[in-house]
Amino acid sequence: MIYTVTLNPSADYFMDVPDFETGRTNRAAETQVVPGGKGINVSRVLTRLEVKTKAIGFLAGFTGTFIENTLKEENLDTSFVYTEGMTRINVKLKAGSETEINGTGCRITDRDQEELFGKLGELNGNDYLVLAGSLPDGADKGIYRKAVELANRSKTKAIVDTVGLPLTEALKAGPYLIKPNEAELSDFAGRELSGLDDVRKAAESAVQAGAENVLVSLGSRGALLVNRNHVLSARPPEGTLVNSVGAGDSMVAGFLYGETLGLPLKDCFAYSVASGSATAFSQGFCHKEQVETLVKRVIVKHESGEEE
Ligand SMILES: Nc1ncnc2c1ncn2[C@@H]1O[C@H](COP(=O)(O)OP(=O)(O)OP(=O)(O)O)[C@@H](O)[C@H]1O
Ligand SMILES: O=P(O)(O)OC[C@@]1(O)O[C@H](CO)[C@@H](O)[C@@H]1O
Repeated sequence: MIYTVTLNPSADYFMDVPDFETGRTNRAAETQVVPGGKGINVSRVLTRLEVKTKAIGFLAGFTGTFIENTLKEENLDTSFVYTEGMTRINVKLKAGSETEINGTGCRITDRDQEELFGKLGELNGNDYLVLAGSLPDGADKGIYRKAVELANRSKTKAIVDTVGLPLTEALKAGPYLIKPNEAELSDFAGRELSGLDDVRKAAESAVQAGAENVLVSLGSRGALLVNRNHVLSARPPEGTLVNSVGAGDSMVAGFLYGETLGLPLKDCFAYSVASGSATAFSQGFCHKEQVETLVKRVIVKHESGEEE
């Protein structure tokens, strides 16, 4: 089973505003509200890839109810802790380029966090635990580190996709995989990253800091996978960008899909990039057939230059 934890879910409000201008009233050409949050997105893509998953996290208010009901309609298995307040609304504005405005979440208490950890009590060695996204107000900055420690005790592989202090704390516990994008890796390294070589060096420092695998997503430039033994790069398939929201989460799901099939690391990596690109080329999230088609067009290379 792949458990995903989304501490700060969102109702993602997509607005297509072709002639957007600041300082005036704009009218959207199209709008859509969908359940969001990084772990939830991972569970959604895993469900489409026919992998068993359960989405865990905090929800509150009418947006929380909307999220849970919609996920049930999508056949997602869920187990949320309900808290005070209201789950946030994140605005995803498409106006030529994509702009995201993420709201503040609801405030959680120590008791809420204890209840959430109670849901993680049944992990075993065949499970994966995905910890993804920002922390809501009131959350312990070491909450992902504690969750990784819990996972390690039962030999569950922990995946962390977050930034800042929660990430540096989580690294201390030695997660199986982290998935920063270039900006997040630059934040971790504390410097601007210029070029692929620099990205590789920063990823290697994340390995030194405790990550077993570092999967760096690089948008249309593909991705890099770094661990103690390998540096792999992947060129994504060509296609038209429709929506990049959730492309990074789809990568995590694609990687785990490969793992559940028992594939070698480079093939998990290829599935990861194919799933990210399939979502980037879609309105919404990728589907299994698309991923299976695109994976054949992903080119994985060892740093030595040898092609897979
Ligand atoms: N324009 C594109 N063409 C092809 N593939 C793309 C494109 N944009 C994204 N991808 C694929 O999706 C993956 C993830 O993209 P990106 O680096 O934008 O993730 P991210 O910033 O973590 O996204 P998010 O946080 O919104 O989920 C890339 O590694 C690549 O495989
Ligand atoms: O504010 P966070 O938790 O970092 O990111 C939240 C978010 O931007 O991530 C997902 C895409 O990856 C969206 O569904 C959601 O709105």
